Amino acid sequence: MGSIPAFSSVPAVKSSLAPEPRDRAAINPGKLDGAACFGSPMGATGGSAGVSDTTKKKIVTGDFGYVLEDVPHLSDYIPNLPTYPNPLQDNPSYSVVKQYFVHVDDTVPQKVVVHKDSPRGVHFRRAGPRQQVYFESDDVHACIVTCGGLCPGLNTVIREIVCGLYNMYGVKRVLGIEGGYRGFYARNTVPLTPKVVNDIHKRGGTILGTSRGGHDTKKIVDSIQDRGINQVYIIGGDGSQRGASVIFEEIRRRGLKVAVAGIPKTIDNDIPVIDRSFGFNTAVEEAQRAINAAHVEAESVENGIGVVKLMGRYSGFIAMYATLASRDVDCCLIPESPFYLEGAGGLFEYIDKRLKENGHMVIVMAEGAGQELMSKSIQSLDNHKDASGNKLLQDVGLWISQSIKDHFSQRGKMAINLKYIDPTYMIRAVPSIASDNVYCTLLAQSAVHGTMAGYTGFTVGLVNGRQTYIPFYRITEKQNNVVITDRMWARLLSSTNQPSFWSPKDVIEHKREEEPPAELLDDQNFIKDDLVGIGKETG
Ligand SMILES: Nc1ncnc2c1ncn2[C@@H]1O[C@H](COP(=O)(O)OP(=O)(O)O)[C@@H](O)[C@H]1O
Ligand SMILES: O=P(O)(O)OC[C@H]1O[C@](O)(COP(=O)(O)O)[C@@H](O)[C@@H]1O
Ligand SMILES: [Mg+2]
Repeated sequence: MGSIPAFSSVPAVKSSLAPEPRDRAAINPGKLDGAACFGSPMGATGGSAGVSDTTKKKIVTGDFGYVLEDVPHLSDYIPNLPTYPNPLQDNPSYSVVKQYFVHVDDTVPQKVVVHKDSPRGVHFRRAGPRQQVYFESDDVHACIVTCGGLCPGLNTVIREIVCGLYNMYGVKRVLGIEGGYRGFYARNTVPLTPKVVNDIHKRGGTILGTSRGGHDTKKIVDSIQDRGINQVYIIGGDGSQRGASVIFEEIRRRGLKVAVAGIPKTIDNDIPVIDRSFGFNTAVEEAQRAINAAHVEAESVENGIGVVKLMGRYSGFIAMYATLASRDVDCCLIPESPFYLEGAGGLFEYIDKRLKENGHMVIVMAEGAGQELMSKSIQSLDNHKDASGNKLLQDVGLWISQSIKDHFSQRGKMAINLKYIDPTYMIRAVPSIASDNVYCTLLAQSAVHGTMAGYTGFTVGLVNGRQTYIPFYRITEKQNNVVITDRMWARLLSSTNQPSFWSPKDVIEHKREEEPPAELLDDQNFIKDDLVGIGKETG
C-alpha cells in the first residue's frame, strides 16, 4: 500500500471546521460553551488550543485539558467539495423538532466521573444530522456488508441503514454485498429497498450472509470504484473495523469521494470505548434460558451440577452479566480471571463445599476461560486459527465437566450428577430483543447522518449514552475486557460467593498493573461498571 497523506497537509484550523459552514451558529443559536471554543479559529487567536498535525490522528486540543479525538472528513483530502442543504429540513417528521440538527461543535466526553480540578479530557464528535450534507441524494450509491461472527441485531442495522437512507435522505440506490468482505469481489450483490428489508429485523442472522477471512484491500477498493459506490457501511467486530480502516486508508490514498462508516458488532462486547455493543443484551437474555435449564436439572437430582458454556473467546462479559442477572449461578469462570482446580481455594474444593451446603450448583463458563489449564494434548492445537486469524479454542465446557466427574469419582467421596449445556450458537442466532432493536436503529441512523455529512473513517458508537463518531484506531487498538479489580467483578464474586482464586498478594500486584495512567488520552474502564445502562438517554 502506498503512503497515506497525513493530516499535516490540511490547514490545521480547517480540519476542525471543514465539515460545517460558518453560519451554523446563526441556524442553531444555542450558546456556545467552552467545549465549542476550539471550533472557532482558536489556532489563529493563540491560547493553548490547536490541532495536532504530526500524525494521522486528528486531535484537537482546547482549554482546561480538553481533547477532541476527531474523525476524518472527505474535505480533509478533497478540496472545494460542494455542500447541499440537508433534505431533512423539509421532512415533516423531523422539521418540527427544535434544533434537530446537531451543533457543529457538539462533542461528548469519554469520562463523566470527574473531580472539580480534573482536566476536561477526551471527547468524541457527537453523531447526528448536520445542516449541510456533502452528497446529493440522487448521487449516492451506498453499500452494506456484514462481516465476522453473527450477532443479534445485524438485520435491524441493515434495515435501518436502508430505511434511513431512503426515508431521511431520499437515497434510492443501496446495494447489499453478500458473504462478508470477499463478497465485494467474489460474490453477488443484492439491491436493498425498504420493501426488501421490511421484516428482516424479526429474523436472526444477516440476510446478506457473512464470512471470516477474505479481506483483499485492493480488490475491495477496486470493486467499490468500479461499481461507483460512494458510501460504504461495514457492520462487524474488531477484525472488520480493522478491515474498514485499511479500506478507508486506501480510498483516501486514491483520493476517492467515498465515505466509510463502521457499525461495531460483537457479541462478546470486546470493543473498547463504547458503552456496550448491540446484541449483547439479547445474548445475555437468551443465556438465561440455558442457565435456568441447568438450574432445574441440577436442583432436581442429588448432588446435581449444571455446567453452562457461553461465548467469550477473550472477554467474559456475557458470562459475567448472565451470572449477575440469573442469581442461580454459584460459580462464573471467565478468561480474565485465572482459576485452578486442585487444592485449597481451588474449584474442586468449592464444588465439594457447595454441594454439601446446598445439594446442587450451577457453573457458568466463558469459552475462553481455563484454556491454559487444559491438557498438553489439547493445547497442541492451540495455534490453530480461523480464516480471520482468531485463535480456535477447545471445548472448555467438555473438559471441565470431565475433570469434575473424574475428580469426584476417583475419590469415591461423592456421587455427582453433572449436566453440561452448550447454548453457544443459540444465544447469537436469535433475533434481537426490543432494547437492542432501538439501539441498532440509532446506530444505523447515526452512521447515515455521518456519511451524508461527509465524515469518513469512523465507527459509530454509544459513549456515555450519546451517539458519537469514533476514529477507527480507538476501536481497534485494544480489546475491551472484564477488569477483575473493578467493582462489577466484585459484585459478581459477592453474588455467587465463589472463591476469587487470587491470593491477597496477587490482588495487590494486579491492582498495580491495572493502575490507569494519569495522562489525558487514557482509556479507563470507568463506564464498564454500568455497562448494561439501557436506561440512559440515547441519541
Ligand atoms: N487486520 C485486518 N486487516 C484487514 N482485514 C481484517 C483484519 N482483521 C480481520 N479482518 C477481516 O475482517 C473480517 C471479520 O473479521 P473477524 O475477526 O472474523 O470478525 P469480527 O469482525 O467480528 O472481529 C474478515 O473478513 C477478516 O478477514
Ligand atoms: O464459530 P464462529 O462462527 O467462528 O464463532 C465463534 C466465535 O465468535 C465469537 O462470538 C466472537 O466473534 P466476533 O469477533 O465475530 O464477534 C466468539 O465468542 C466465538 O468464539
Ligand atoms: Mg472479533
